[in-house]
Amino acid sequence: MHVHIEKSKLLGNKAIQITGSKSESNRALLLQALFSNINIKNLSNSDDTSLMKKALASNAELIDIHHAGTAMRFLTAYFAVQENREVVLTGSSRMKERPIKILVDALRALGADITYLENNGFPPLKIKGKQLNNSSVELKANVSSQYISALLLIAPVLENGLVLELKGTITSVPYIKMTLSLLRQIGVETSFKNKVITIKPAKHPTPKTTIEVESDWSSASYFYSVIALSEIGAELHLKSYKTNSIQGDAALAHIYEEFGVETEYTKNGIQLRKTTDVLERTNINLDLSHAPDIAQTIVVTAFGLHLEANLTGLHTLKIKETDRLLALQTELGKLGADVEVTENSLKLKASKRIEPNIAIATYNDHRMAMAFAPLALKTTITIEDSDVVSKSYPNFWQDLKSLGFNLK
Ligand SMILES: O=C(O)C1=C[C@@H](OP(=O)(O)O)[C@@H](O)[C@H](O)C1
Ligand SMILES: C=C(OP(=O)(O)O)C(=O)O
Repeated sequence: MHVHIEKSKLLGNKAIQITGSKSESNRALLLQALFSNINIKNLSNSDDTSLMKKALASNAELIDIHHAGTAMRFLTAYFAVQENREVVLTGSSRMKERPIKILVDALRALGADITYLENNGFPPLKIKGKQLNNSSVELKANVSSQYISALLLIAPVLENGLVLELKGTITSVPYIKMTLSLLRQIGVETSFKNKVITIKPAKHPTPKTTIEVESDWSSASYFYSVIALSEIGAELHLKSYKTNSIQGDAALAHIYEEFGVETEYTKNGIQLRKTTDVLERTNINLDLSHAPDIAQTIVVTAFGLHLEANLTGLHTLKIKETDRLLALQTELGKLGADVEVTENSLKLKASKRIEPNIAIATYNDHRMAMAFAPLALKTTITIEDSDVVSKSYPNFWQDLKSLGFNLK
């Protein structure tokens, strides 16, 4: 299915309820499976969270988590500690290209029994659950923080807890801190000092805890882009956001000031307001190693506003749902942009115009579809395979339509 969007205009002051954070939801589900005394509120309705929930409830020998990276990594650790259970964990063809060796090596060092069924270092995996007897391990921290979060999530049920020594530059740090914060919420003792993370064992943490999932900040980025690409005075309310977020992508509130968008925290959310026009000679210079998921949104916003952008810290983008650096270069190129990419950076030159009536390919990547859609405020555009959005945000197109986007 493709979505064709005629050049659109934002309707007056509106409100949207975005689904719960998929990162928080998938952590909360895993913790709930380990410690049954956990309630979850505002769980994400994303495919990745449904897949995680289904996998945790299943007794099957073969579990397929499709494109869900967090589910693949977190469940590898989870099944490694499920004694007397043997599972084959697999995913989509893209998942079979997303590396998992660093996590598997660390789990093996702790005592896990995991074998590769196709290519060394990649899913599918055969996991024979057992008690893990070691309690300290080191791992490379510059490839994906999901390996680290996976280990931290199972750490409280290890006999002696876990001491994790992180090597090299640590990437996507806020996601590690999110995991630690959720562990602390359920009463687990944690510390993170000088690249060493310590988790104390806790067989039965607190009597009863409710984890209230905040709405998804990465999904909010598309509406930041909508407001940035609108005229001064444009406003939008996003519900269920808080000032003390545990999601790193809450950095959007600060980042989008550069695009003339102001964020006001209200009682139950955020009010976005376009307050200033951005001068075309503005350069957007950002290191996104702590917020990789909003890179696509930011580049497209900058392009829509005819700005130059220099983004660094993008080394993880090549191993996500698609090679996001290549996908951005190709699709922005169709719209007339001049984009240079390296292994870890992207440079967008300021462009004078936006080519109309272009069909944007999405490469099985939800964020390609959602990042490009706001450009319909500037020109007519088609988004191919638009149902990819369900990976994180199934209601995206309905919500966009409710704002006045002219979807066909
Ligand atoms: O732990 C998480 O919930 C996530 C961590 C990040 O991955 P990396 O650490 O691989 O960059 C992020 O891109 C992903 O969408 C979600
Ligand atoms: C990278 C992402 O997800 P995952 O790694 O969990 O597949 C994402 O949602 O942008």
